[in-house]
Amino acid sequence: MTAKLVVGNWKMNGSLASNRKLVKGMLEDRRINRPGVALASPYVYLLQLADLLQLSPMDLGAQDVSQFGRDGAFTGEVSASMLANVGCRYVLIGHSERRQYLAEANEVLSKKMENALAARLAPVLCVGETLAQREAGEHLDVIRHQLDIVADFPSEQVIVAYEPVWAIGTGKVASLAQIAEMHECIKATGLQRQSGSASMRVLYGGSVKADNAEAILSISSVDGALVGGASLDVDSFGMICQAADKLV
Ligand SMILES: O=C[C@H](O)COP(=O)(O)O
Repeated sequence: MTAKLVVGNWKMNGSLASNRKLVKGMLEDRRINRPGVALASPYVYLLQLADLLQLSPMDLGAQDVSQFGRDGAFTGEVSASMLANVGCRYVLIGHSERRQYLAEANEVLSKKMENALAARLAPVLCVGETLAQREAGEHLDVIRHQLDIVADFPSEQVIVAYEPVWAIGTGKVASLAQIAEMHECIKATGLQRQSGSASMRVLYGGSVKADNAEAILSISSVDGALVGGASLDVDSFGMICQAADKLV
């Protein structure tokens, strides 16, 4: 069985001092300091983390990437090649918070996916429905629409993170049945639309914690976890990483 990937998304959190303390704790924790674990920090801390992780098998990730595919007059943007240059392996694309606050949609996200793959980064396309869409029974159609852009890319190169918006930061984790249904929908949609011999890897995100990680990661269609709040605490993140490692 392929190892379950665990990505810690720090979101807009951190400082040089607190990052040093947090990453030092992670490096000293054998549950975390191993292959198959990645940290996605704000852009400004990527070089610091690259330095702190230089002797570690942990990977570096970014939380976004520019839609523009070449360097130049794009003030404030960060290109995929720049992320690769500082040592990123993964890049989150289309996180629901960016869809909500910055109106990111498929056209721009497809460009970001293309740029990430061109720079040999592994894109993690975030998809998920709102509570209103779920209550209206629209959740499967919403996800299928968000997955329209994966048709352009081979399944082996794309990772998807299913993150029900109503479970992010709320403590209201999706039920195991809901997670299984959505992951199977995502994998089936990918197989219908993509080239490639295998289905996409699909991570779950949305209030993954130490006390629910093993049950969630035990679902066969869950290939890992995208962890927000709990990735800012060494022991919580360590428990999640340990749960993922046990299931290999
Ligand atoms: O990227 C992470 C997801 O937004 C989940 O965040 P959370 O674990 O704080 O609910």
